[in-house]
This record gives sequence, C-alpha cells and structure tokens, in this order.
Amino acid sequence: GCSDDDEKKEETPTLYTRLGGIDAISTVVDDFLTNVVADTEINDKFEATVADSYRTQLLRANLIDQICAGAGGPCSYKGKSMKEAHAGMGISTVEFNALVGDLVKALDKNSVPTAEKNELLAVLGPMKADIVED
Ligand code: HEM
Repeated sequence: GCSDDDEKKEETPTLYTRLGGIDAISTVVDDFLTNVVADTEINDKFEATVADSYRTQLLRANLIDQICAGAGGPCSYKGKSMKEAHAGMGISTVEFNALVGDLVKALDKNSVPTAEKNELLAVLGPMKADIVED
C-alpha cells in the first residue's frame, strides 16, 4: 500500500544528467579536442583530421554522441566501431593514456566531480582493447 518502502525510491539520475546534459558534454568534447590538438604526444595522429574541417566536425559529433549514449543519454552513436575506427593507426598504450589525460584535463576544466569523471572513464576504459595495437 502506502508505506514508504513501497514508494518509488529517488533514483540516481543517469550519468548523462549528472554530467549536465548535451550542452555540458559538448563543451567538454570541445575542450578535449583542443587539448588533443595541442598534445605533441599524439597530435601527429590527428593531422589529417585537423586539416579537414568536415572530418573535425564529424569526429566532434561522433564523440558527443558516443559519450552521451555511453552515459545513458538520449543519443545514439552512429560512427564506426572502435576497432574499425582505429585499425592500422598503431596506437600505443602511452598514446592511449595521453589521450585519456587530455580528456581528464577537459573534465577538470569544466569542474566535473570525481565520481562522474570516474564513471565516464569506466565507460571509455574498456575500449582500450579495441584501440591500442601494441
Ligand atoms: C577511449 C579512447 C578513445 C575513444 C573513445 C575514441 C573515439 C573515437 C571516435 C568516436 C572516432 C570516430 C569514429 C568514426 O569516424 O566513425 C575516433 C576516430 C579517431 N580516433 Fe579515436 N578514440 C579513442 C582513442 C584514440 C587514440 C588514443 C588516438 C590516437 C592517439 C585516436 C585517434 C583517432 C583518429 C586519428 C581518428 C580518426 C578521426 C578522423 O575521422 O579523421 N583515438 N575515435
């Protein structure tokens, strides 16, 4: 009946909501891409992307959708699988970690709290196996 126990508990909002929704995620992705392009450890791999504004915008849109969807938001990722997208690039663990560092910097710049930061990294971390080739 009406006991408190039967009532719907306050559910924790999705990670998507706690990150601040699509606008906040888009800002993080923009800062992330800025960091990547400035990161001499990995920016050689993005030379062709940066030289082509269509490719840059597509990458931005795919990253926003991927993070939104992975965080439980109302987006669907329409890009390639991580294996397909990175095949033959020879990405190393060192480079993978550098890119994650660039994402962490972007999350910190936007004051994303530790819990949400770690949850997002836990969504992306398992993709390493499909991206790194060393
Ligand atoms: C968790 C880590 C990573 C995630 C979530 C991720 C995500 C993505 C996504 C969503 C795409 C677009 C796929 C498509 O076009 O359909 C992409 C492409 C790409 N990624 Fe990654 N990536 C990661 C790590 C890396 C690393 C470590 C490097 C290199 C150091 C890298 C280099 C690239 C390049 C060069 C492209 C192609 C961009 C273009 O289309 O011009 N990625 N990645």
